Amino acid sequence: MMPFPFEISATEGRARTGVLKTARGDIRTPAFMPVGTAATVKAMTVDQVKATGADIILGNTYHLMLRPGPERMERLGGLHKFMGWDKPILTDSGGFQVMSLAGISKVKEEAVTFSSHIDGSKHVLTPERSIEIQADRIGADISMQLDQCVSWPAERDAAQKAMELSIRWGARSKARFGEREHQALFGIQQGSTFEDLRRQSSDQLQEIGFDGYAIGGLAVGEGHQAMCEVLDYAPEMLPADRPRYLMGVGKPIDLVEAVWRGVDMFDCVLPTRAGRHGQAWTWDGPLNLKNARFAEDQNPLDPAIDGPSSQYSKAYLHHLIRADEILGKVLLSWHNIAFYQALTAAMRAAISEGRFEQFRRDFHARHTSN
Ligand SMILES: CNc1nc2cc(C(N)=O)ccc2[nH]1
Repeated sequence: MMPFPFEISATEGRARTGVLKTARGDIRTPAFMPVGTAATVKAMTVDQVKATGADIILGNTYHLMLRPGPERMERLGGLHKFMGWDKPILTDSGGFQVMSLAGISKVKEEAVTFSSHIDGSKHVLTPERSIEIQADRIGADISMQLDQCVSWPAERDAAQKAMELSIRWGARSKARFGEREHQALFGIQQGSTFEDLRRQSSDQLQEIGFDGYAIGGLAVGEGHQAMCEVLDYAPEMLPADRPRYLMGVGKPIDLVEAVWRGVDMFDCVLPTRAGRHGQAWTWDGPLNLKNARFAEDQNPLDPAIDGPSSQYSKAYLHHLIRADEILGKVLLSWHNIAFYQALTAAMRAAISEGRFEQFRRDFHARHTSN
């Protein structure tokens, strides 16, 4: 029995809007998950994250298993209690960050071994250990299978081997997870840019059976166009009645184009990471507030975005970022997360009202003009 009902309330072409009902609350889709890497959405309190309208956040297993550590996290009551976030949390498996952040790492059939980027300590991550950490120690509402994501561009042989290993690890992840009433497990489609490999991956994931399905292996340097070419076929290889989650994506224009092609859930560090460095997203496109042109601009960033940044001038935000003030990082992180939530809310409304095609055209015209 599926633990989390997914109710699609409207569709327009391949786009869908609905609700994923979890034990800790409803997730309105299309949904953007702010990234809370080390038990915090950087520079924001949980109340500020809630105020943006976020229904769910992402936690990174790689970071949390190194610090504070899985067993300590459990002794402290799990991640929700630890950080004071009582809504849903999705955790990734740790696999992607082992490959992108850790020191020397080795991928074998049995496990991934790596050394911590913090103190060089040695660690082993198996599909079973990843599920134990996510579901039993951290207490994630949604856990991700352990998989292997190849970098781009990938040789077909390497992509096939990684996709096949990810299927075997998916089966092991599912076996360890078992059947749970109040937690869910998502599988991850791999296959790089090879349509037949993604088809094989999707078919074999469905034979194993998951509560939701992620599209992995993208946002690894292929660029917007190549990503859209994969999304022209990849989402619809996955079950229509379960959530489809595109990992690590992306810029606002990426979200619009992926929703157009049938994706329901997203996560990306961009709004918070770029925010800390002065980039702000608005309905009229991105602005870099370090730019001298804002030094005396008394207008607010984007009056349409609800949040503290609309009470301050661009000149003040420019000053804060130039001075590397903490408040500048806080205000722009908050603004950008609020913008991503406003974007997904606007897409949900547009799909519900049958005007998403027009929304997409208007967004391109307005957002990519400058
Ligand atoms: C930031 N780009 C990104 N691509 C990703 C791919 C995966 C994956 N498991 O294939 C996970 C996280 C990812 N983040």
